Amino acid sequence: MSLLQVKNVTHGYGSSNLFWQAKRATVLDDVSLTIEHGQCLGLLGTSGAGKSTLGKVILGLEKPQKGQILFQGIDLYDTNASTRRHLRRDLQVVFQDCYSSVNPRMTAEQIIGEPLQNFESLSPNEQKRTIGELLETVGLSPEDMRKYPHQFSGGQLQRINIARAIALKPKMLILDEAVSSLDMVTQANILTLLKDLKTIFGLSYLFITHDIKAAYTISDALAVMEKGELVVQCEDKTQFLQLPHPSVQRLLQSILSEHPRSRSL
Ligand SMILES: Nc1ncnc2c1ncn2[C@@H]1O[C@H](COP(=O)(O)OP(=O)(O)OP(=O)(O)O)[C@@H](O)[C@H]1O
Repeated sequence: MSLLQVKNVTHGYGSSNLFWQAKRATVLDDVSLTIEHGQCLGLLGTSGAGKSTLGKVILGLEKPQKGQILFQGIDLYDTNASTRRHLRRDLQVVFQDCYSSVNPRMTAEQIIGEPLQNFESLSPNEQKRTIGELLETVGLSPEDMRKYPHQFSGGQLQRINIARAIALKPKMLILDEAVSSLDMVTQANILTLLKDLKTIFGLSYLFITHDIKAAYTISDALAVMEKGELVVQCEDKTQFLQLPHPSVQRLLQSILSEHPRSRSL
């Protein structure tokens, strides 16, 4: 059984009033995709294509007008609250803006400790030890737990966000432009960390991005969204580059025009 199945999801924002509902613009149009255990699917597309909306629908934050989200075989929107809560701990998220993702008045220990406090019953000592281990796992030091967000660089703070996301040992992370605001070197380091975590913990990722290079680096499979529709889905990223589909060609063209001398990924 696939870890995640998105089945024929259609969604639009706006009023729940039936008259206005009929008028609301479609942001997701009959989108279907699957992610297997341990697989990273890179979801590409230009701004406004509907990628983040799909992420929100998968996370249970935006109920789709039509379709199903099956996570570990269970329909997220058609199950009881306790099963949903149980499933949600296996499905975590890291957003682009590492600063607004954390409370500036909380220490790293409190930030990473939040999901542990909500879902686990650890003693204070066990919790501290777990947080120290998580900090080491993401390449920081246990001493960093006393620091506040403003005492970290953007890359370090994104590592804190990743530590919080993996604290409950989830099965899948939604990475929504998670490296997009970082400089090239930091971006490469975080991508290496994410690849390592995927191998160590057998994690699956939905890697949402407009950056084909980043997507190609980390993903096993690649897909492209355009105007709410999933227009390409390719299980093998090496074959993706050969696809004659115009949206793939446009993505490749965007790299060539950015770096005219670099003709490969
Ligand atoms: N909360 C909202 N209310 C109304 N419209 C929204 C909302 N969130 C997104 N939209 C609209 O839905 C469409 C898809 O947005 P979405 O953020 O999902 O696209 P995206 O592919 O992730 O783009 P980006 O990379 O710019 O975030 C856009 O037209 C956007 O304006």
